Amino acid sequence: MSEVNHAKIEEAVTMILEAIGEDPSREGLLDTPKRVARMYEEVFQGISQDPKEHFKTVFGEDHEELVLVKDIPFYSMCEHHLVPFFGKVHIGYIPKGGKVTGLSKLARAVEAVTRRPQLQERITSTIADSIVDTLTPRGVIVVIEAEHMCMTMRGVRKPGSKTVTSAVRGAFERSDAARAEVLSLIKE
Ligand SMILES: Nc1nc2c(ncn2[C@@H]2O[C@H](COP(=O)(O)OP(=O)(O)OP(=O)(O)O)[C@@H](O)[C@H]2O)c(=O)[nH]1
Ligand SMILES: [Zn+2]
Repeated sequence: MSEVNHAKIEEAVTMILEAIGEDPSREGLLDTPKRVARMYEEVFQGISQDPKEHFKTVFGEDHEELVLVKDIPFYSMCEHHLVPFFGKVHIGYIPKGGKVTGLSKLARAVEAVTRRPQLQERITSTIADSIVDTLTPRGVIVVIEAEHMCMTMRGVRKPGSKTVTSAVRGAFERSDAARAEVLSLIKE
């Protein structure tokens, strides 16, 4: 279950509030350290999870054509600033040897990989590699579109800018047509 040390987070949040010149004992902030600890437990629950676990659910279905689950929403925390980045994940794969996983398992793997301090590139490649390792499909393509709050509310301050990353494995590496099919389906 939870590996999160609530007492330590509460102590740290109290110290941060003091350090920014706030008064942690004023009414509105009294329960804030506890709330932040509960929030971190929730948003970082992926740290203790292995995305591959979800792909153990396999149906012996003889479908060797594209399966695409698009627009899976995600929220993660950038590991440089610990502020959110969020957007959509699109996952396509071409099964081989009857190894088809449950559609919801793709979204569960997204949760496991995003609910931790992360980089968008690492989320993209970890999802692709987890599918390759467990389902050994003909090909996998993962595309992520995200907005990074460390680029919008602070720093360079470029609201509306989007970062798009992709990871392609197997058939999608070799075939322009296979990639183009997925990219056009994502845009629809
Ligand atoms: N490649 C990559 N970079 C990211 C991601 N999330 C945040 N970053 C970047 O991480 C970089 C950290 O840069 P630093 O120069 O160490 O930190 P900083 O001084 O706060 O940088 P600025 O954001 O430019 O103010 C920034 O350019 C962020 O935009 C991500 O998912 N992938
Ligand atoms: Zn950042």
